[in-house]
Amino acid sequence: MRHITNPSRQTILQTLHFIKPHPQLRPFTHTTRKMVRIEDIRPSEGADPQTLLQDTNALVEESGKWTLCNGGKGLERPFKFKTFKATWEFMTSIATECKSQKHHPEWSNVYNKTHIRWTTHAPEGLSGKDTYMARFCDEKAREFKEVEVAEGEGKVGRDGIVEAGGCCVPKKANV
Ligand SMILES: C[C@H](O)[C@H](O)[C@H]1CNC2=NC(N)=NC(=O)C2=N1
Repeated sequence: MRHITNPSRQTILQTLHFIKPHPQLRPFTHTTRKMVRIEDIRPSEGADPQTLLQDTNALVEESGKWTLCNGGKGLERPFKFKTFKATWEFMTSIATECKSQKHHPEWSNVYNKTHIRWTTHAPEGLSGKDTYMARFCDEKAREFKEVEVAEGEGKVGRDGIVEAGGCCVPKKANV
């Protein structure tokens, strides 16, 4: 009898490479992959994990723009506006709500981009204030007419500051 061995990891990956999913099934696969599970989040003490999971999923899946960070203790996303003034005014409107909520963001700004992260410092973890403020940011961003952040744009550098992009490159060469 022929000895049957388990296929190697490489063989499995090569086989999977040739199995192309039916085009109509692709969006489905995508949605499943992004879904946040209870073990992905690190609730702050006193937060209700189920409510937190539902609200986080609404931000990560439905809005599609927020991502979990800090090992499930935070939510972050980049924002972009037409001008520096619009960006600053958006940030001011967030700061006003922060005063009422007694909750502050971890954020940076360069020209027309701001990167916002919500996490609770004490007790450390993800809390209802973070999901509330993330949703608040989405609403305000719509009000201040946010513009699309292109793929690969709006990342945070090693210095913790949102990348500048080509903000100060002259549009026309001075001749
Ligand atoms: C006393 C005051 O409410 C606390 O220091 C608040 C202020 N803002 C805060 N903001 C954030 N992100 N985390 C906190 O734990 C926190 N604590």
